[in-house]
Amino acid sequence: MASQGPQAPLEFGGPLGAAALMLLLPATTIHLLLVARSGPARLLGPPPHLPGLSALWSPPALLLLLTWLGLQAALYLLPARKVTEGLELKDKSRLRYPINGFQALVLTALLVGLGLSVGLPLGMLSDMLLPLAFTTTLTTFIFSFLLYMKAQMAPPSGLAPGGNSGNTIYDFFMGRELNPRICSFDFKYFCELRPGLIGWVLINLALLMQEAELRGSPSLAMWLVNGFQLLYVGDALWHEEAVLTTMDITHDGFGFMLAFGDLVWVPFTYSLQAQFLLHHPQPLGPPTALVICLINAVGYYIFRGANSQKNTFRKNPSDPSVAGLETIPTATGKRLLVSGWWGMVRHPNYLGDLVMALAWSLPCGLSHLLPYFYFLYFLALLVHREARDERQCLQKYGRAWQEYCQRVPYRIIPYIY
Ligand SMILES: NC(=O)C1=CN([C@@H]2O[C@H](COP(=O)(O)OP(=O)(O)OC[C@H]3O[C@@H](n4cnc5c(N)ncnc54)[C@H](OP(=O)(O)O)[C@@H]3O)[C@@H](O)[C@H]2O)C=CC1
Ligand SMILES: CC(C)CCC[C@@H](C)[C@H]1CC=C2C3=C(CC[C@@]21C)[C@@]1(C)CC[C@H](O)C(C)(C)[C@@H]1CC3
Repeated sequence: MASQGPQAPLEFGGPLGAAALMLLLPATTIHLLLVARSGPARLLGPPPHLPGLSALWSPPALLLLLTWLGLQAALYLLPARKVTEGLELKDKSRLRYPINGFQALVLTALLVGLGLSVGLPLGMLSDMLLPLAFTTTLTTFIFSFLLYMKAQMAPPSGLAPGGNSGNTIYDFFMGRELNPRICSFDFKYFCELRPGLIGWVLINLALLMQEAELRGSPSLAMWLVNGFQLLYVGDALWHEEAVLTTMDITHDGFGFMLAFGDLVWVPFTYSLQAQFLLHHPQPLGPPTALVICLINAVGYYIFRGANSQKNTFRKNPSDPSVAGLETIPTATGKRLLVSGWWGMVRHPNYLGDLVMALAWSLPCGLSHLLPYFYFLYFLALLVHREARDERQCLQKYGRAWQEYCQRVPYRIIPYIY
């Protein structure tokens, strides 16, 4: 039996907050899917109708979901161009991870292309989003329960610091085990980057094809949203190794929050702009499109520059591209960057990500708030995430972190926040 981990402060309002989120997040997903296809598309208004069970539950949706998860799991198990080690764990060991996410994306694209050439009706996927999201949510509850049970057998060193409070609801939500695995199959790493992220671009593509079927050709706005988000997903899979140093992999347990986030929230709500555009076509001229492309390019430049600079520095501080940067030594032996991107604000990568989020919504025009949902949610997520990270860094680096905060006073947006 696993023993309780060290007591960490409860997040998200403790058990009550966790219980509320487990109801609220699935309800919000269904609400967004319903509202996006409704005429008024009002983010804050009531949904046009409440769907009955027959609209939510469909065996073909379950079959499609299981086929998709099976395909992505098979692609994960294919030989990888590289196998890399994660950060050192509490018991001083390191786990090994296959780096073949981009390969999975390309192979999925080839399979979908092959399917389309023999008449696969991909556009029909856009009509199945509601039952698919509902089925995936139910599957996620079952999956999280199995993860919770599996954690009972994990050694204490395999437990996450935050998900072992002793309260069942809270721990189910946060996730007890840090890296649940069966043999070499790592469930958290798999879910973080494969079925949800690749599923997101596939849903976008289905919406684009459905728009082409309805209106003769996809709109410029739909092309932009598809292009920007494909770039984001392609980038994440190309730099797959970098995910191993994110808070989700190194700190958070794998429970309902991440499982739902990865498998339901990402594909079904991150594709909201494309869903909105299918039902509410927006005129977009080439000059405006060009400005929006520039905004996305600036956001991507900051996001990629900041993430790559930190990853290179953490992997090899004497790499010529980062060796000249100013740093602060810490008691742990690690150093903190105080010049370059990380001297501008304390989370330059969040800033770039937010600028991109804005560029993804702008093709949908300014008439509705709904397509800006991602930007608003993401702003809240990153402000909360930034506060969590600051707490952890203060604990890790103490005075060195305080000095960093003095020298780089702004968190995400220069001179504002
Ligand atoms: N699209 C989406 O839904 C989401 C996207 N993201 C994106 O994921 C990416 C990763 O984000 P996230 O995992 O939150 O955190 P970060 O990549 O920002 O990593 C934070 C860690 O970086 C290290 N660090 C902080 N400051 C410095 C410094 N000055 N010098 C060197 N190292 C430093 C610290 O770890 P240590 O010192 O231990 O290395 C800190 O814990 C971001 O680009 C974010 O925008 C995140 C969440 C959701
Ligand atoms: C459901 C809740 C409201 C919150 C769930 C949060 C999750 C959706 C996000 C937590 C961290 C994420 C990351 C990415 C996707 C969203 C989640 C899972 C990420 C894979 C997106 C692509 C980026 O390039 C990245 C840096 C690899 C991201 C890592 C964090």
